[in-house]
Amino acid sequence: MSLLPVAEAQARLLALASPLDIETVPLVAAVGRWAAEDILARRDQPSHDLSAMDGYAIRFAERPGPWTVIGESAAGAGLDRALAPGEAARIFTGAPVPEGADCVLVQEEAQRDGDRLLMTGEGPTRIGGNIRPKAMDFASGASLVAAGRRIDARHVALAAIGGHATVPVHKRPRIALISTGDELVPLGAPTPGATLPASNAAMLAAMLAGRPAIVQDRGVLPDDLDIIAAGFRDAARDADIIVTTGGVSVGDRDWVRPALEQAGASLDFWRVAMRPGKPLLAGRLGDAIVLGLPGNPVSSYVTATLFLLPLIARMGGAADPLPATRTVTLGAPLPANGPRQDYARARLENGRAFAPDGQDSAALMALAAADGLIVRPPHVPAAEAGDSAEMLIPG
Ligand SMILES: Nc1nc2c(c(=O)[nH]1)N[C@H]1C(S)=C(S)[C@@H](COP(=O)(O)OP(=O)(O)OC[C@H]3O[C@@H](n4cnc5c(N)ncnc54)[C@H](O)[C@@H]3O)O[C@H]1N2
Ligand code: MOO
Repeated sequence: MSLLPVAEAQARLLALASPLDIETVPLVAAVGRWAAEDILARRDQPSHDLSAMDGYAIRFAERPGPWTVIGESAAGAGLDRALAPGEAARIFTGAPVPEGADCVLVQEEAQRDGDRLLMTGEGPTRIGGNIRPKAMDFASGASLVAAGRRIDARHVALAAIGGHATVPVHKRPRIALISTGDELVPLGAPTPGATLPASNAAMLAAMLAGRPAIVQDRGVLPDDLDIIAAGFRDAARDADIIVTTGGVSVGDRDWVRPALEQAGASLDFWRVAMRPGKPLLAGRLGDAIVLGLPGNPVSSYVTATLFLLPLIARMGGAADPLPATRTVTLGAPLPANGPRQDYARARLENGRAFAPDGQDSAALMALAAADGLIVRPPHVPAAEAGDSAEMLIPG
């Protein structure tokens, strides 16, 4: 089987999935999820012409006064009648502008003596001055948050002021994490011989924290075909996505692919033209999508960034599930690239990107020090300092 280009592999994985069922949740619980439908305004904002300042509602043509102050308009209330010629109303920020007034005189530019009011400063410069007109922000029926948009605090504010307390979103996928490898021990346990802590599942759970996913860590399975196959069958009963790490390469003890076959899964692709992450595998077992990530910790991180997070976004109804890149300027030369798309761990210093030597897919120190990944397509020639490159900055 030849290596699949990254974009093709991503497209094939996303095509295996579709957005999950819709549920309605309180606005704040929707943060980090994607609107399942267009969220339409249920009211005009503002609902009336409102004062933008504390001062007096007046008629522009009557400047500089004098006016007779006949009452007060406070936020949420208003004045009980229209202003007649020569009349003004005390008004506060956010209060409805009374009928008959067409601008607001700020109180710093006014002199008040009992109910008599005079303009002393320059005053409003135009009709409508210091007034926020009705529906200035949006009118009832306007689309506040488009379906497929990721909801953040700004959208919560917008939907809330538009009259919503809840929002429709797609259900969160249930994700089963399975680590494979005889050499792995639980976090914090002694590491006799050449054993090591099973860090990948913790890293993946951390990547999913704060994202719309229900994560279940199913622990470490030994390098045993039957046990891994049984683990797959078991996980497929209640997971939307099964993520394995390790055992997906070509070694005699790499059982993930044969175990999937034994469990009755259909393999969609195996081996992608990327570095790190080449042995990535995707398939389907019953209703679950299976993603086999390579065991090398950096390979696991990069493939989770490029495949697992977009898959979650796709199931969550994201309009644009793939991670964005941005153009950066290289601070140092990079060698010509080979046949695999490269994701070089890189730091940003004074706006320039540096990818140090030592890009080993087991080197977590370099990953942890990086600001992002410089993406280099297959076969690009050597690059100089000052050249542009695309960089993926995980969010
Ligand atoms: N002859 C070939 N050998 C390898 C190839 C190849 O094409 N031909 N591909 C290499 C590439 S690229 C990668 S990436 C690795 C991935 O192999 P596996 O996915 O089978 O991973 P393992 O062999 O099980 O483990 C690799 C490495 O990572 C450590 N590991 C595994 N799981 C964890 C975990 N949960 N937490 C922390 N560390 C973990 C494991 O101990 C190994 O050191 O294959 C190359 N080989
Ligand atoms: O491609 Mo592997 O992912 O070298 O590390």
